[in-house]
Amino acid sequence: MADSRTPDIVYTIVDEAPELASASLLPIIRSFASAAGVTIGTKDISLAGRILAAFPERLRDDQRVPDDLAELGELVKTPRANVIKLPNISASVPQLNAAIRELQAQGYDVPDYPDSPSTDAEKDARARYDAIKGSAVNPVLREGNSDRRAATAVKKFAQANPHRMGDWSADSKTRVASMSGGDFFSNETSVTLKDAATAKIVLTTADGTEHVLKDKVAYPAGTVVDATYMSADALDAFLADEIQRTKDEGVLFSLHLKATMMKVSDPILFGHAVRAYLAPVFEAHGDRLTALGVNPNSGLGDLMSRVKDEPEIRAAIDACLKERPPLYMVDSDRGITNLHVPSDVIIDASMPALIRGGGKGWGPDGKEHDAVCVIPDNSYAPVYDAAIEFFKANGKLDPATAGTVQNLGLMAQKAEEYGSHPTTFEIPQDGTVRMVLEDGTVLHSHDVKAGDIWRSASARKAPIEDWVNLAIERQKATGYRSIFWLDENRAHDAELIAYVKPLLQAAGVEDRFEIMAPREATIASLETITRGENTIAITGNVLRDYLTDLFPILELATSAKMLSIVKLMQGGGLFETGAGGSAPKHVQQLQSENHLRWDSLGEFCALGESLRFLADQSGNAKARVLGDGVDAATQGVLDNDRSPGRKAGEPDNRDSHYWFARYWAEALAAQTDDADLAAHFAPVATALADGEATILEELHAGRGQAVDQGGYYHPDAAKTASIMRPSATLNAIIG
Ligand SMILES: NC(=O)C1=CN([C@@H]2O[C@H](COP(=O)(O)OP(=O)(O)OC[C@H]3O[C@@H](n4cnc5c(N)ncnc54)[C@H](OP(=O)(O)O)[C@@H]3O)[C@@H](O)[C@H]2O)C=CC1
Ligand SMILES: O=C(O)CCC(=O)C(=O)O
Ligand SMILES: [Mg+2]
Repeated sequence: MADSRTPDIVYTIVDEAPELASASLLPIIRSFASAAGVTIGTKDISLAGRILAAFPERLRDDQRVPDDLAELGELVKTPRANVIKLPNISASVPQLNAAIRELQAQGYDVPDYPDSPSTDAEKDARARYDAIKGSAVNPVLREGNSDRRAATAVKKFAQANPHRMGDWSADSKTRVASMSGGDFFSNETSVTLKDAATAKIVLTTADGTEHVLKDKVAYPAGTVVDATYMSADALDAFLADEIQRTKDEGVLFSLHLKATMMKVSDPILFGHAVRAYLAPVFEAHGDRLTALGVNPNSGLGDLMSRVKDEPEIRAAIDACLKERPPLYMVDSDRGITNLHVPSDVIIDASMPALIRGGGKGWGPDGKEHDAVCVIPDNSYAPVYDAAIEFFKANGKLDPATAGTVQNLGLMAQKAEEYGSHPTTFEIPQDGTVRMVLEDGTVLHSHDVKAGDIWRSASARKAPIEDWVNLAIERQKATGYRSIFWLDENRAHDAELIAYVKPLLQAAGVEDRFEIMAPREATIASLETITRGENTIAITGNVLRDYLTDLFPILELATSAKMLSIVKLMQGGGLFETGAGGSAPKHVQQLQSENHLRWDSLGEFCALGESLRFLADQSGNAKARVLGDGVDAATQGVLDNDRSPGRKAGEPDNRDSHYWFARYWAEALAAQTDDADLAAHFAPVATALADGEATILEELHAGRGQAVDQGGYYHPDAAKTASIMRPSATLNAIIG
């Protein structure tokens, strides 16, 4: 439930592992903050919360919840915003269906997700669910550009305690496969609008009929507007070819997309791959599969559940899986393949995990193998291709000596591809798509065929300027090698370069920056950090996402430990907790063995920043003392190795929160800036130290056994609290 008055800091209620962690950590934060008069409110941006908020008229009064995401979306446009944002699920259709089923079983009368809506009621439900689907939270809250880097203490810890990296061998067969043409990259056109304008997107078919795909798309002056398309024929030919080549090379076949953030285009690309891999099955049984409601975009998992009573089709699938190259597995123990669920392989996390592992993926035999990594579009695939070739040539990175790659990402106001969903279309008939302004100017024109995916993306002037200024600021603060990852031969990037160069010149700093295409920038950055030096990658939105997993996973083993600051353009602050996601595998482990390996370091880093931001915002000096105490506690967790272990039997997330609370209390008791806070926390620190043995024993009771939260997407709060807060002694001290 949302708090009734505006709190100093808003902490988000989310899903999966981070929400489990919050059940333990948030009471500690609230208790400590209250000593400084700092209030912490919550807003529910979980998948289940967003579904319930979308259908108030179907729910009983006591079941209704406010639209917290909409409220937060307004808050971030104000200078008083101070939000700690944890990762939430960006749902694929199979996840959305599972969440809906769970809520229905709990007695909430939310409608089914209509696969093929025909009635008005179904079309309405579909429109509401489509707004919830995919990455529907982050774009709403990110009213600022992104500054992600490892805090100095975190980077130093990683260098002193290097994680294990898989070995790369020069003859590894692992490679990236991308299209040689016909993709978004090669078809892109881009213009910068001189004046504010409104556009419509029209498909003209062979008989001259005009179909308006979208009307009244408004842009302010200075917006960079791109358009491009992916040819379905070229994609299918490429996939068929790569499946055969992978088979010949004797390695795993894997597909890496971002079906969550690219929620319109990438599920379609995923569906093409499912269809291509199972081509013999679709050829022989296509009509029956259609009759069973199979949609390849939902993946092999959904398909298998629909053909469970069709032995002939199941046999054809088994034969196909034997005949085709072995699939890269998400979970080989449970038979979950790369093509099962579109949200199971998310490129930003999946490619770095494979690269960190020496180019290996898990096969159906439960063993590691080299893999072909299919990334159809060429816009950003060269980053992974270059990284893989770099490690084949030079061997793995050494985290003990490697420098760091920080990131400044153009993200505000739905910048670039991640904001392109309302203007992305699967083309229904052959024809020409034109983007036309009100005065008749044709901005873009592409000849397309049925099945092609056409999209327009845009980036506004104010966010672009803010991003360049942030880059100038960070370069000045660090002196690091600073590279704009922009390709002068790519249409969109050329328009951005036309912004960047004059801004750098006007500031007299053009000699401090380089501009390089993604492939060259990857190589230059890897060379730089291999020498132990640091660099700032100044990138667009997609590379922001990709690089803030890639480099942290290589340097720190995880992107969860990143500092992730969004300086909101209206003056507020959004503090994201790391750069990683909601770690579904961690929930499975908690449920089966009551061990939560989630590391809350990202929450700790965000909390420290948020408290200091509050001090600047409100003049509450105690908030700064609290924030500095958080940093000392974070340092304590690192220095004393109090982060969670991976395996049941080792200390977990709950243990790490006990230590965090203790180090925080000790730091507050020891500081001399605020005597009241020191006096308040001295007995808390003593009680936490005296209670150590009892608290740890209570925290460990029941570890190793299965636990039930009473739900996955909409768990029971009391059950979750009893699992995550099992120490009566700790709870009493926290109060
Ligand atoms: N900001 C946001 O809101 C984001 C949301 N997401 C969402 O998260 C979900 C999962 O995405 P996925 O691509 O699997 O990526 P995740 O980052 O959630 O998971 C990949 C792996 O990273 C490791 N990891 C991530 N966070 C932590 C942590 N705090 N402590 C320890 N290890 C961690 C885990 O490795 P191991 O299993 O080896 O322990 C995990 O399995 C999706 O629904 C996605 O949409 C994804 C990214 C950002
Ligand atoms: O919004 C999402 O789905 C994921 C966001 C993400 O991966 C990121 O910002 O790093
Ligand atoms: Mg990401």
